[in-house]
Amino acid sequence: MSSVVVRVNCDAKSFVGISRIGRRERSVRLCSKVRFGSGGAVVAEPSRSSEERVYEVVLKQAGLVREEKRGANIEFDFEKTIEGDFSNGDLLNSAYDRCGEVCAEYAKTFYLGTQLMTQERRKAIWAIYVWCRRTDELVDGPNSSHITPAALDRWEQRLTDVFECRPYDMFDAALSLSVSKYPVDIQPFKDMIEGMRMDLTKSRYNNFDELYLYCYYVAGTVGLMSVPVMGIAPESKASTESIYNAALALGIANQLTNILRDVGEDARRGRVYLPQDELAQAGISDEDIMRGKVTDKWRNFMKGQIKRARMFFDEAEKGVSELSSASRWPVWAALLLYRQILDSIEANDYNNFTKRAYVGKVNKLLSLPAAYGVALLGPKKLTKLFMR
Ligand SMILES: CC(C)=CCC/C(C)=C/CC/C(C)=C/CC/C(C)=C/COP(=O)(O)OP(=O)(O)O
Repeated sequence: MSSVVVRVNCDAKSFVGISRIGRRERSVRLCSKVRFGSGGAVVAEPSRSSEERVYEVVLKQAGLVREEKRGANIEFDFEKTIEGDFSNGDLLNSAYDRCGEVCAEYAKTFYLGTQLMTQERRKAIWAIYVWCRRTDELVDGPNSSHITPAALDRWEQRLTDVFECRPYDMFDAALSLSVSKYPVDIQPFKDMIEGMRMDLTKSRYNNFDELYLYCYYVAGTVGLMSVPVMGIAPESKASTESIYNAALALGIANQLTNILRDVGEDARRGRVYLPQDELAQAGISDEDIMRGKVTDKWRNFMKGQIKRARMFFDEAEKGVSELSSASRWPVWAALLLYRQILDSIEANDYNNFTKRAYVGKVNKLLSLPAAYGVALLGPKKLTKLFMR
């Protein structure tokens, strides 16, 4: 039986100098594996290289949070510098307001949830959201056909400038200020740009390992960027690494779900974000996907893929209750809503070629109080309450 590692339980200190220890030693330390149940056709294991690559970022980010080490710019009056550059502090406020508007437009539920956070956290989350959205738009937006690797290099240089307090525009300025206030590392941001580079050149994924790395780049990174801002509950006894692993898992789960929902749409753009080896094992060819016929082979294949995505959601759930209380609701809401897309694919009898899986208005509305309940009481207490 194969396995997917989505969680690692080990003491970060023992990982100081990860690059100096041997591969075998590392694989012993990367310990807790989530295994797939019997009969599952899917399964593959992210290779050590992908997993370690991601894990190093997790550790670094977790280490920053633990040490409460802040960004590079806190030694001087950053707010004044930015305001000085833009001559007027109101501009910065309107930049944050605009970030909020963009978030409200594209991620309504999440935006609603951010209203519970402190103002400073909320603003930082919006600024991060807008940067991710702009990054994504480079390869997915209206001008995407003109995007070259050189343009992505320039975007990365601009990111470095943001982290070094040389913002280019007001959205950048908002992000500059926010990343100076929270222990956010630049690496997940750089990795997201790397994901966009990958998307420019790659349209097939040989195995789950390659897909996992892609999902980390484009979505797992969001989890890592968010936790330092959302904050960990002071009463939490969980290790910082385990919380980061949960955040990473949520990003991966969301992206896998997104991929499964959009199979038809992506195929029409010539892309297949599914592990080629697993497709071959299931007897499904590229042409089958382009043709878009729902067969029993396809249904079985999809069952396995959905099962895998759900396991990442399960892994993510373990970490939500460890976040600071005001940050739990938006995360639960997003998690419950996104997870339902998988149910909807099932309800569509696995036709993700021509039918778009979505969560209906009623379910959306019901998810909000449900998320609030889980955030308040925790998943176990809430289940007990309803089971009585
Ligand atoms: C679980 C813990 C401890 C923390 C939470 C950490 C967070 C906030 C993780 C969330 C990660 C996240 C939101 C990743 C983005 C994933 C994704 C696939 C977004 C899709 O965005 P769009 O493309 O706008 O989606 P739609 O196509 O559905 O509109």
